[in-house]
Amino acid sequence: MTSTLITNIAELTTVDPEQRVLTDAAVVIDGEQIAWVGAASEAPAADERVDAGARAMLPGWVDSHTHLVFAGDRSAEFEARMAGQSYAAGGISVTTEATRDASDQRLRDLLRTRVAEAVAGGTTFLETKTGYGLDVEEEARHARLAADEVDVVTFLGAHLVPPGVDADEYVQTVTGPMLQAALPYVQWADVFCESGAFSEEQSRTVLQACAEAGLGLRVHGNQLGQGPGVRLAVELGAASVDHVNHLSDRDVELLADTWSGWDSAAATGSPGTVATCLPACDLSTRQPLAPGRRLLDAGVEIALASNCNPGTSYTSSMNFNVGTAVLQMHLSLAEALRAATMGGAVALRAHDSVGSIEVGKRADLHLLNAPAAIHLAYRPGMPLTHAVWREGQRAV
Ligand SMILES: N=CN[C@@H](CCC(=O)O)C(=O)O
Ligand SMILES: [Zn+2]
Repeated sequence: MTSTLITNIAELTTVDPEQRVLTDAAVVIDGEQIAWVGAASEAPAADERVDAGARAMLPGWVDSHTHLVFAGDRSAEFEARMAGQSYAAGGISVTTEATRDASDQRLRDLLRTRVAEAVAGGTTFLETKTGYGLDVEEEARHARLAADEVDVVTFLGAHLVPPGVDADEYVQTVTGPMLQAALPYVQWADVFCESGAFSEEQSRTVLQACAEAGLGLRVHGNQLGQGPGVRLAVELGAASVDHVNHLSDRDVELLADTWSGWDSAAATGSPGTVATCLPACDLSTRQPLAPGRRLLDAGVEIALASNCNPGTSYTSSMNFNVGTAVLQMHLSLAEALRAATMGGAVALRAHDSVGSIEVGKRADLHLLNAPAAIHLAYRPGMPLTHAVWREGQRAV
């Protein structure tokens, strides 16, 4: 196994239990893992040596919410929205039509391109969902293709009731043959619990069936208005509830209560329901930005994710989401960095292996073309990803 010393790191944000930000630092990678972290002057020798050029290093982004298995785009829908139309769940079926027409090879190529784009922007651990198939065969096909390309796959058969199909019959399909067909390829289940998609009762039925099948749970909730999503996620012990744009005080309290057995700094104990904020999506749908500041102040662990999909957020740029969280959601830089690394890792229950720069963790590293990470917000939109290591391999 080859070891690599990366030295001359101007600023190293570790997201470790002490939340250390080291200056003039170094990291040693051994195979796929981080073997050493500390002052450059004390670094051990290694087989290879990389000069970071006095740049800033962070853990690779953990993008815990994407929908990358799709064909076509919805730029006309987006343009109409910018002219004043509202977002509605029904647009999902436009993507379903385009995706059903795409061959395996075409979808695989699209997926690989999207994963490569995400990695080129500093993402090193990636979740993606099914949800544009909406029949048994297609949902299973999307799950199978996704499982080959990303770290974690979520079954989202309950994304939309396909036009012309009876909702109760569709829920039976999702909880029966569709779930069984997707099961070999997925670790998580999700449901779009929103008006125009699935009701509280339908969502509960889907999530309970998926939990019984051994899947972890997540929920798309409270995106377009106040609703039952957060309540349901907490009731069923979901690992995350995503979107969270419209929250009552009670929703925030319910989420906060799930974190009573958790040591946030150390990322140990019993994790609760992460509130995943999706700022690029909020801007693209003209929804109020998720109240990340309010959630953090209440003691809720939050994640920042890209929600890359053709309907509401056609970007996988975590740099953009982090910059926006600082500029517009009033998160400190440290809070935003944590939410986009450890926060996503906790949402995916992968925090023992990714989300921070610590000895023994996966060597997922993001070197910025800047001397300090605050440049992500200070220089928004600039190409700030200089180099990326994913599982110890130089990816960018
Ligand atoms: N909100 C539900 N699902 C996706 C959007 C799907 C679409 O409109 O294509 C989301 O997370 O925003
Ligand atoms: Zn989504």
